[in-house]
Amino acid sequence: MSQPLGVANEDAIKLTGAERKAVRQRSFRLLAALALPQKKMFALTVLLVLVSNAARVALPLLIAFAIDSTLPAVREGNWAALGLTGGAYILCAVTAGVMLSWYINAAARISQAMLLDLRLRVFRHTQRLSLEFHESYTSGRIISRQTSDLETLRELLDQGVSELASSCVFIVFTLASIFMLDWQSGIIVCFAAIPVTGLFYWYQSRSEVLYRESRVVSAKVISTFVETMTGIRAVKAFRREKANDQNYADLAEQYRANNVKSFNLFGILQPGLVLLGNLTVAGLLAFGGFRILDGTMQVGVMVALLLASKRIFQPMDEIAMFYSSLQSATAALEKVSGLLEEEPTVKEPPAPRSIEQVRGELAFKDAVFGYGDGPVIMDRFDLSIPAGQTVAVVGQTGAGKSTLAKLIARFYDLRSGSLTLDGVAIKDLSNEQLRRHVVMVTQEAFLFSGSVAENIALGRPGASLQEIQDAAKAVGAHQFILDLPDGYDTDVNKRGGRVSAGQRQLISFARAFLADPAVLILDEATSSLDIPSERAVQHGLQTLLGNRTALIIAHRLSTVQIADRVLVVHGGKIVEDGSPQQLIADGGRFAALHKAWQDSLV
Ligand SMILES: Nc1ncnc2c1ncn2[C@@H]1O[C@H](COP(=O)(O)OP(=O)(O)OP(=O)(O)O)[C@@H](O)[C@H]1O
Repeated sequence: MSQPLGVANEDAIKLTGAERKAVRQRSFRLLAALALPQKKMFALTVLLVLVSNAARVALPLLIAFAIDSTLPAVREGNWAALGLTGGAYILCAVTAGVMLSWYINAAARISQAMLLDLRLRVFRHTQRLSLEFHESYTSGRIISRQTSDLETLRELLDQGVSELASSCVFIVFTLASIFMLDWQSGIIVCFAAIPVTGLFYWYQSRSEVLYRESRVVSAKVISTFVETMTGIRAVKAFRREKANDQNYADLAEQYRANNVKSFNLFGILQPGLVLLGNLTVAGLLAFGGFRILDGTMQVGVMVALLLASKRIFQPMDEIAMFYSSLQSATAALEKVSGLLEEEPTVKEPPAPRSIEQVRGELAFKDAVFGYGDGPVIMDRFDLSIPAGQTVAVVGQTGAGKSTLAKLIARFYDLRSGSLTLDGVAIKDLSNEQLRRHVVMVTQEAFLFSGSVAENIALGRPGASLQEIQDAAKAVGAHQFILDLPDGYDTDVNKRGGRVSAGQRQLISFARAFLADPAVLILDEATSSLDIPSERAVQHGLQTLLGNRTALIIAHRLSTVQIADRVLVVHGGKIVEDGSPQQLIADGGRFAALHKAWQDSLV
């Protein structure tokens, strides 16, 4: 099998033959995987649709029988046949109605179950994908996959499928009834299938590209909206409103124009089918008229034929609608299946190793790393951190400090060389072990919506309130939490809106303290805190560090001072390594940085 495309060609509107085939196949595989668990329900709906339509199709046949056979019998005083035919008519009508209602119910269950399955798959899968993927695939796009694309599929599954199945069965049955009434008229109706197929083919080839474009543009509209609103502070700070308005208006206009084109296309398909239907009925009428004059066809048969042939074209409307939703849903399925085809780049080992008692010794040996296919950021990197050491990493922006931290947290894997924890390669540890022993506290100190207590408990799910409070006390967060409106039950709202930056950091320290990892990685916030907050955070930090191994990307002099060791990183290499005092005495880069810091404090 060729390399999966994933989301690589997501923005392409015209695909090559091979790409189109691959994309179709993966969409079909996904649909089949979603449908498989519903096979029993499918069998039931097929049965219901068959019975309901057989009953519906029997109605014109009963009318023909009543006119041509039972009415002459009534003239001779025999009412029984008419009574029986009337009873059969009522029975068929009731059966058709009841079965149709059951069928609609069963079809809705199938479509809702498939959608639920797909929704959960998309969520779980995107969450599982590595950071590398999320850094290039914007959240706006994921939102568009999860909302607009799934919505398009919902429309198809909700209405489309039930109507299609019912319509197709109805057409087949009606056609069979026409053949039963008069085979020559049946052949005339079959001939009408040729231009109908041609029309559908014409519609499909044009709408496929349009609907694909619609998905691409719709994703852009959504991601532009999401990006603008997520970055609303920057938008306001840089007065981007006007430029954004224009950009959004252009995309929205593109979306509108695309939708109009799709409607126009459908506006040809639907009347085209009606026209073909009317021409067929006219053909049958002319043919039947001559046959009646000849005496080779009875009037009752002619009436039934006209009824049936008009009805055979009725579901064409629904089929056309279905076809349009199918085209739209296929384009959506192409995108969703592409997302689901992506594989995490950082994989859990098939046979994970575990460490009995983690000490927290870290070692890089001959490590080579670069992001994706990009340039090498770390070349043959060596570093050994003994258990329990506090290491401050400093260096100018872009030096590779965060990269070092992210590698230890295994957000990325090395290209070559090794990174070990207590002698075991971290890529051989299970995710669960790694997350328990290595915890990263990021700069943004992200708080999820929920209470303060819940946010701290993320460090160790299932922790008691006492343990949560002890952790908060240890890092000096207890008092301010008690001062919040509902104490530990205060809802931190979106991104911790109700707490200050320093408080947010303290909450994230409490979370890490509760997690009690052997290795702590801390990307210290650059935002300058006021002196009391800075003191509180420093104090919290010192307790948090305790005697675990810690790697701190230090932005504050005060933090560097509490470190046992300082690493100066430059161009992905360690250029200075020693205790803070030693490096100051050596008079290198760190000494210069230290001097600049000290001067800035004066
Ligand atoms: N996700 C990424 N994809 C590609 N390149 C990246 C990515 N993240 C960082 N880089 C590149 O890797 C190099 C090191 O970046 P890194 O973020 O580690 O620097 P840093 O020292 O932490 O900088 P800062 O102090 O500004 O955060 C830079 O050249 C940067 O452009």
